[in-house]
Amino acid sequence: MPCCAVRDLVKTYRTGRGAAATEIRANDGIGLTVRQGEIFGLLGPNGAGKSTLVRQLTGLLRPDSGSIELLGHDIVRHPERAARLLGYLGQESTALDELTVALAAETTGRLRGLGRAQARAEAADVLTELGLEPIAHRPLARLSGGQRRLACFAATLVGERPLLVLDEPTTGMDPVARRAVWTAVDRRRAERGTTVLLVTHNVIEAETVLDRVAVVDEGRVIACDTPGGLKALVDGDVRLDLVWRDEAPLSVPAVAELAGRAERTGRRWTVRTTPEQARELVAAVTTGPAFAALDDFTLATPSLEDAYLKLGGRHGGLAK
Ligand SMILES: Nc1ncnc2c1ncn2[C@@H]1O[C@H](COP(=O)(O)OP(=O)(O)OP(=O)(O)O)[C@@H](O)[C@H]1O
Repeated sequence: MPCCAVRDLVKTYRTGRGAAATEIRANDGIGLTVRQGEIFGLLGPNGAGKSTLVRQLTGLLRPDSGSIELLGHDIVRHPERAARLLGYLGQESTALDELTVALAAETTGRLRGLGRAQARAEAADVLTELGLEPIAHRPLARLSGGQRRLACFAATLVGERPLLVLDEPTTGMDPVARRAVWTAVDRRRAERGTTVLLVTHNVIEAETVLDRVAVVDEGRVIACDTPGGLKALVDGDVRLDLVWRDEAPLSVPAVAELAGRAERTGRRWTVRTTPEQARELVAAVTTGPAFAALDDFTLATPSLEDAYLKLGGRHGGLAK
């Protein structure tokens, strides 16, 4: 039995009234299956429909049509069952904001049916695990963004659930906190077979932690595979990044030719091309006036972002 099976899910938002009324089809026939014990990612640009999908999985939002099964339970018919099956970390901070970190974690355990002593003990263990003891007695509302996010993640782990649904869990976190999150996730998977559904548009994170990824764009799953499988779509290509000190030296013919097809982000130019052509380009820009104007360059194998672009994704749609 899969942990989570979604079929033909459609969700339309209606905003405005009368002539100003508009419809946004945020989920346009989404289908996916998440296996037990898997770390499964939803990757896609802003507005792709990822949060809409997970809010339906958690029973907080009712689909227009389609089905959602979590561990054999029909969540469209019984949305109230979702809370017993999954721990959800949404994008917004919670109603627990006025509580201290320790009390927020303990209260979550109590809300999930643990006795007082057990909730307190589990909360204490999770805070230790995530290095939150030094701020355990400070209110969530008075923490930094990254600290609050980590504290909310800690609360999500108390009163263990077989499925964790994490909507951009590491946003705003420093590298130490990020590592603590992924270690905690990995430990639960290894020790308890916990399944994790992770929403992200951070491609670097997605590549390192996920077993499989569904790429979501405009309310649809446009691909679903392992990160390696997705990258095989662009196998053979390489990515050349050039960073200019100031203006690019357009008097150099190779640079002028590149100007038309490079993707530009400030002083950085990115070109996806064959290894042979990349070698010629590197030779052209590492001599003479081009080299004098060059601040840095890198030649890399394809990333998940390259695969996403090949699938028809939009440039700049994913965070780096
Ligand atoms: N409550 C709402 N009312 C109207 N439109 C909404 C509502 N929530 C989301 N939308 C729209 O639905 C689409 C999908 O939004 P959603 O939040 O699911 O995207 P997302 O992939 O989670 O984006 P992000 O990466 O920015 O979190 C967007 O066009 C968004 O503007």
